Amino acid sequence: MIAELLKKSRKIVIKIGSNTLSNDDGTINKEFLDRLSSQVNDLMKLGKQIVIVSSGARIAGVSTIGRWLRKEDIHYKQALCAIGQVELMDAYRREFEKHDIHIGQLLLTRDDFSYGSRTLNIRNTLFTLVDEGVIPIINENDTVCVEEIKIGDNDTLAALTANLWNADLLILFSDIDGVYNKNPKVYADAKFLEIVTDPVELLKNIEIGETNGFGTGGIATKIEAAKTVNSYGIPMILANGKKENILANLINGNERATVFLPKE
Ligand SMILES: Nc1ncnc2c1ncn2[C@@H]1O[C@H](COP(=O)(O)OP(=O)(O)O)[C@@H](O)[C@H]1O
Ligand SMILES: N[C@@H](CCC(=O)OP(=O)(O)O)C(=O)O
Repeated sequence: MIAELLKKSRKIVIKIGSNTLSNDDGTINKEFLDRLSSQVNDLMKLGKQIVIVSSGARIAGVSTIGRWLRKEDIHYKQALCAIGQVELMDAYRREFEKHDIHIGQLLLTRDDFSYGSRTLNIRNTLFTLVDEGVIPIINENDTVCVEEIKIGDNDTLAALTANLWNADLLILFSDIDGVYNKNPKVYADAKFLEIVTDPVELLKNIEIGETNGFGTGGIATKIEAAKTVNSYGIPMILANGKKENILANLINGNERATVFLPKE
C-alpha cells in the first residue's frame, strides 16, 4: 500500500520535525540531512517533484548560541528561531549542494494562506522553484507569528502547502513509526495503527500523550494535518524519519508507517 502510494505520487511534500532533524544533544543531525538529500535526489531522478517543510530553527538556535535553552519567554524563542534558521538553511544548502541541487527558503505564516494575493504569490514562487528543479524549504515565519512556536504548527503548514501545491502525497517525518493507540515512548504495549481512514474518529479513540524533546505540536497536530489533506483528497504518511534510508525503504515496501487515506 505505502510502496504503491509512493510510486504513483509525483508531487510530494515532506515535513521534517525538530526531533527528527536533531541529535540528542540538540545539534543539527548532519548525517540525517546527508541521507535525506541523497534519497530526495534519487526520488527526483525517478521524476518526482519535492517540497520540504522543515522545523528545527529553534533547536538549531539553541545549539548555535549555547544558551537560552531554559527561557520559556516567547521573545527568546523567536530570537532563537531567527538565529537557528540561518544555521538550518546552511546545513540544508551544504548537503543538497553535494547533489547539485539548489534550495530556496520560504518563511510563511498560516495567515498567508488566507489572503488571495499572498496565496497566489506563494503558489507562483513554489511552482517556479519546482519547475526549475530547485527544492523549496519552508518554515514558519516565527518573527511575525508566535502561535506556531507555541503550538507547533509546521504540521498544519505542511498540510496547507500540500493543498496549495496540489500535491499527490504528504509525508510527515517524526521520531516514531506512526500513530499508536497511546504514546509509544511511555507504553511499551502501545498498539501501532497501520491505516487510518477517519482521523476524526481516530482522535476519539487514542490517547494523545505528551510530546518530547523539541517537538511542539505532538501527535495531535499531525492527525489534524491528515484531516486537512484528506479532505482535499490527498493521502498522508506518518513515518519515522530517524530510520536509515526511510524513503527508499518505504518505496520498496520494507518499512512500516501509518497511512491516512482520503475517503473514496
Ligand atoms: N498516540 C500517540 N502515537 C504516537 N506518538 C505519540 C502519541 N502520543 C504522543 N506521542 C508523541 O508525539 C511525538 C511526536 O510529536 P513531536 O515531538 O511534536 O514531533 P515532531 O518534532 O516530529 O513534529 C512522539 O515522539 C511521541 O512521543
Ligand atoms: N518553526 C519552529 C518549529 C515549530 C514546529 O512545528 O516544530 P515541530 O513540532 O518539531 O514540527 C522551528 O523551526 O523551530
